[in-house]
Amino acid sequence: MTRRPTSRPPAKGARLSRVPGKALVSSLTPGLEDSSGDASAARTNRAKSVSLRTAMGRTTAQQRWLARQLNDPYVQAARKQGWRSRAAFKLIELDDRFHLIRPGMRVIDLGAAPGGWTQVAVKRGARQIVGLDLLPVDPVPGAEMVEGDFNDADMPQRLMDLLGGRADLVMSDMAPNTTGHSATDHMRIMGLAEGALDFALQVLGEGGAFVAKVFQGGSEKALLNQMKHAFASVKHAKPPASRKESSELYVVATGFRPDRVLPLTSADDDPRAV
Ligand SMILES: C[S@@+](CC[C@H](N)C(=O)[O-])C[C@H]1O[C@@H](n2cnc3c(N)ncnc32)[C@H](O)[C@@H]1O
Repeated sequence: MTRRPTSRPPAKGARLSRVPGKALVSSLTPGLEDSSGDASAARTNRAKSVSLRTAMGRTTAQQRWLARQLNDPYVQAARKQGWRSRAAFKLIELDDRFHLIRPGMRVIDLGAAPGGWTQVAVKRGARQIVGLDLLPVDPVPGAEMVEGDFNDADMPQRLMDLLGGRADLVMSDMAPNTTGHSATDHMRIMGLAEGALDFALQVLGEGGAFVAKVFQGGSEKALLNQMKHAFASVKHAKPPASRKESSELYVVATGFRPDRVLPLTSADDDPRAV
C-alpha cells in the first residue's frame, strides 16, 4: 500500500549523533511526544495553541508529562533534525554501538509509528523496509507501511510476502499501552518481544540481527537465553536516549545461525520456505 508522502525526511546532512544533555524547551503536548521531529511549522503552532488552550484543564499526570517534555533535550533535537520521534535516537545509539544497519539491507520494523526508527533505517541505507503498527503511519519514502496487529495470525506471512526475501534485521520497538502495574506491563511487552523473536527466527537470513524492546522484570533473561541458541552474540542495552526512570531495555542479537533454530515438525510447515 503506497500513499502519497506527506512528511519530509530528515534534512540532508542531518546529524545522527547523540543529543547534548542540555535542558531545552519544547511546546509538545501530550499525545504528540513521538511525532515531534516531523511536524511542520504549522503543526507546531497548532500544538502550541492547543497547549495554551488546555493549560488550565490538565491533570497532575498530564502536567508532569508536559514538564518532562519541556526539559527533554531529545524531544527538541528530534524536531530540529527532522526525526518523527525521540525514539529515533535510541536506534541511532544502538546502531552506533552494535552496527545493526548496513547499506542495502532488508529490514522489518515492528511497532513503527510514528516512524522514527524507519527514518533512521532509510537514512542509514537500508534498501527495503517493511514497517508495521496498530496505528496509521504517515508514509516514509523508501519504506512500506502496514497498519495492523502483529498478533494477527496471518501477519507474519503478510510481512514476509511484502519483504519478498530474507530479512537482514528485524527490529521491534512494540510496546503495549502501559497499565502502571509493572508486572502486567512486563508480561505484556515480553509477549510482544517473544512473538517478534519467533518471527525473526523465521524470516532472518544467515548472519541477520534482531533487536527488541523489553521492560525489566525477570523474564527477559529467559528471552536472552532463548536467543543465545540462535545468535552468535546476544547483549542487552539501555541507550542513553532511553529515560533513566523507565524500565525499558533493548535486547540485541547479531550473527543469526539458522542451523541452530530447533527444526519444525514438518518441512511443509516451514514458513521460511519462500
Ligand atoms: C514506542 S512506539 C514505537 C516508536 C517507533 N519505534 C518510532 O521510532 O517512532 C511503540 C509502538 O508499538 C505499537 N504496537 C504495540 N502493540 C502492537 C501490536 N500488537 N502490533 C503492532 N504494533 C503494536 C504501538 O501502536 C506503538 O506505536
